Amino acid sequence: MNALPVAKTTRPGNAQTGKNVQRVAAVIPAKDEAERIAATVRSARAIPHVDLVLVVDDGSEDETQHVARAAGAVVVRHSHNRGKAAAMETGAAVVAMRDADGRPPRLLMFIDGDLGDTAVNTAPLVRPVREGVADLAIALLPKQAGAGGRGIVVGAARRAIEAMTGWSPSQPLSGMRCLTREAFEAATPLARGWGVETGMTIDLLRKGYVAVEVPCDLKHRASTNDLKGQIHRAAQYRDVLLAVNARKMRGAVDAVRHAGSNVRS
Ligand SMILES: O=c1ccn([C@@H]2O[C@H](COP(=O)(O)OP(=O)(O)O[C@H]3O[C@H](CO)[C@@H](O)[C@H](O)[C@H]3O)[C@@H](O)[C@H]2O)c(=O)[nH]1
Ligand SMILES: O=C(O)[C@H](O)COP(=O)(O)O
Repeated sequence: MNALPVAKTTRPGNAQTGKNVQRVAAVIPAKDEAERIAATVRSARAIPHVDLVLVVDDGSEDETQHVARAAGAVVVRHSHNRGKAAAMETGAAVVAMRDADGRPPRLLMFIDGDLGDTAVNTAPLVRPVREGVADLAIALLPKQAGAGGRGIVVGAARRAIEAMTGWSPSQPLSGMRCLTREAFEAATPLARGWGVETGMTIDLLRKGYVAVEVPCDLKHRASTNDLKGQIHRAAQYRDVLLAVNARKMRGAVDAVRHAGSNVRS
């Protein structure tokens, strides 16, 4: 990649050697992923620069935590299900505890638990962030076999992001994302549940952080068109709207405050 650095995050220094080497933590939120988590963990361990693979078991009722640990992940667990965004926040907090003083904080690479052997193909997300071309790199997935979506949730998220930031992402819900610690902190508190990606993209772009979409050859368990799939999409739609509305409201409150301070000054 020859693009010039444009990211907002302060870089740890040009010479990425010795203590300045920018390491990466793979954070995997996982709810009932016992079937796929071992392959996902093993594959994530092979991503260049990743030296920590952390699985956040979000209150699974299956063997996810044990399988993940046996595959070589560090595992923490929510005793009850709190949703994907909460699992991401827990994961980032645990990584921060393991970041070493005097070294740049690790980049955070969020990976879904159902990617299996394809998790390693998130590797292209690291480079633009490591090289300061972007603060946030989002995976663009190829068309998934058996996917039953009609683009309703995706379209709503895309239009909201575009209206609020001017950027129209191809895959606004994509959860495979690599970002700097500074950008992650700027995006907290995260929007709840399935609104997390939409909220994060809006918040970061509005604060001047730079996002890119990068094609990655990933395969996940796409949601189907049966009742279970429809219920899942309804929950996604609800969470995306909640995230967007909260941000619209915040924007309106900020505008009123700003107008008030202009009147006073
Ligand atoms: O309560 C939950 C539910 C899910 N997960 C995990 O979150 C990830 C994504 O969940 P999945 O069921 O695979 O959702 P998808 O419908 O495939 O989600 C798509 O859309 C979501 C936003 O709606 C994004 O978060 C995902 O990255 C994107 O793949 C998986 O690792 C899950 O195990 C949790 O940690 N807690
Ligand atoms: O299957 C999907 O891509 C998501 O669940 C979103 O659903 P949608 O295609 O109806 O937007």
